[in-house]
Amino acid sequence: MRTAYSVETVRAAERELMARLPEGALMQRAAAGLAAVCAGLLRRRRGRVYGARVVLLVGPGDNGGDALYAGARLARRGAAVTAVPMDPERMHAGGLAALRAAGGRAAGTLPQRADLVVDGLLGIGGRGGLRPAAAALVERIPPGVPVVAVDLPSGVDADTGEVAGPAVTAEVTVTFGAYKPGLLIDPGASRAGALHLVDIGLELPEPEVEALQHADVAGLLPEPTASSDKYRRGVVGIVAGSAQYPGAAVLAVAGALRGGAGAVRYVGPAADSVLARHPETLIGPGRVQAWVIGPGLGEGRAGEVADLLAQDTAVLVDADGLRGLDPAVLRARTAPTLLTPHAGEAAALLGVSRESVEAGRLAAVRRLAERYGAAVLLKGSTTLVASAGGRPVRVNPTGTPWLATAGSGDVLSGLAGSLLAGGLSGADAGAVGAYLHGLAARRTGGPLLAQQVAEALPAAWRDATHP
Ligand SMILES: NC(=O)C1=CN([C@@H]2O[C@H](COP(=O)(O)OP(=O)(O)OC[C@H]3O[C@@H](n4cnc5c(N)ncnc54)[C@H](OP(=O)(O)O)[C@@H]3O)[C@@H](O)[C@H]2O)[C@@H](O)CC1
Ligand SMILES: Nc1ncnc2c1ncn2[C@@H]1O[C@H](COP(=O)(O)OP(=O)(O)O)[C@@H](O)[C@H]1O
Ligand SMILES: [K+]
Repeated sequence: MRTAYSVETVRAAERELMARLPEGALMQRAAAGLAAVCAGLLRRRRGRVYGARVVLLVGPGDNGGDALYAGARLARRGAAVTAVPMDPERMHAGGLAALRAAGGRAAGTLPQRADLVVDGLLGIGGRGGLRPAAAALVERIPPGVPVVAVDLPSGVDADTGEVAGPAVTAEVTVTFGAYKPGLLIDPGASRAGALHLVDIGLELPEPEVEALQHADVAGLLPEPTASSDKYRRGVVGIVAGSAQYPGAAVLAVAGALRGGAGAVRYVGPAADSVLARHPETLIGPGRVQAWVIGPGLGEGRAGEVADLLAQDTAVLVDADGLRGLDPAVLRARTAPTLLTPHAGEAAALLGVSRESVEAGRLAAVRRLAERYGAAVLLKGSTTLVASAGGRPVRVNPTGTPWLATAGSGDVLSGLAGSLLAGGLSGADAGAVGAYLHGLAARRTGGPLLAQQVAEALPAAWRDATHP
């Protein structure tokens, strides 16, 4: 599990550790880790550190201090290091002295020729959009030169991943003590590049955000045993499709058939289309361990949604099924409930604009889970899964923007419903479903069809369980 912590939590852990260590020890640990990553990058790019031109963008706080001390280490190895301050009156004094002592220099303008830029403008002390002096430096970073961000790319909000205005786009982010949520959640995540965590010895409580990895997924996936039969593996029921959208039913069933349930039951007007593509499907009402309702349902079917929510069975509600949901009904349920909106559907459920959901995805998914008393999977670039009750929000590390194609969400709802039927909790079914769905899409690559994502699910399952 990759875990991430809020600025407040990191600061508290930092204070606690600093009280037990000599002054400046943490910054030296951070700078040593940062310099090692920079040196590795320079060696890969140009064979050696000696003679490399390194530019440090230096902010007024300790983030700039880290950059200066790391710059001093690189200068001692023969790099030509130039520090460019955001504010020449406010630079970490000890760091600047160390850089000068090692042969580095400070300059008023950003050199246009460089082998590496180190972004030490702002770390966890950054607030709001970059002020003009910082924004001007970021905009002058020469194109094509790799950037290593110190702790996080300047301009990215550490707690949320929000980006207001200009921000650094890094090739690598070297972060200290703990990942920050903004490094895992878009738009911040796509600014951060490859992540490198430097352990500085912080002791941390429960995380704010967590990302599953292969081993976590393998531990959650239901695998059949010698005593399994199709009913014990779970039956998932799919209520999807309409005369207008029969394809949604076919795709939801395609996902469900590859999600580990022992059988898939379809209820709705697209039975002929479903059977033509998936002869394995059971047709018509019957007993299930979990229902999926919503994909391609069209208008006027709220009664079917209400009927399923009234049953004491796990339910996943997606797409058209999400319209007009009553929080009180959902909160009263005791069986698992999983809602899988995209940003537009989430906005309607919260009564806010789509833009505000997209700009603040972490807050939106938390609010939805609290308001509806259910697990919520918010789709889009970095899918998030929250459960009611304040557990860490799961951020999905797999996926590709190629998934933004019609019908891929239908495959996901069938898949996650199948996992629910296999006995996973709402949040686990959502997180594991999104993980496999994203892996399958990456395996498929290129301009992909939703049905290809479904077809790649067994291979994604094998990748996660037998890496
Ligand atoms: N945590 C740890 O364990 C360790 C942390 N370490 C390092 O310390 C870093 C945190 O340092 P920090 O607290 O000094 O804050 P930092 O990020 O340098 O920025 C604050 C300065 O920026 C300014 N400023 C703010 N917003 C701005 C904006 N939008 N646009 C422009 N300017 C803005 C703000 O100005 P002010 O508001 O005061 O005028 C203030 O001067 C952390 O990220 C890590 O790198 C490691 O060394 C050791 C272990
Ligand atoms: N920019 C993006 N990057 C990564 N994944 C995305 C992006 N946009 C959409 N997706 C994923 O694609 C799928 C689209 O689902 P959805 O919006 O319900 O589409 P549909 O209703 O056509 O099936 C979701 O899994 C979502 O997370
Ligand atoms: K930075």
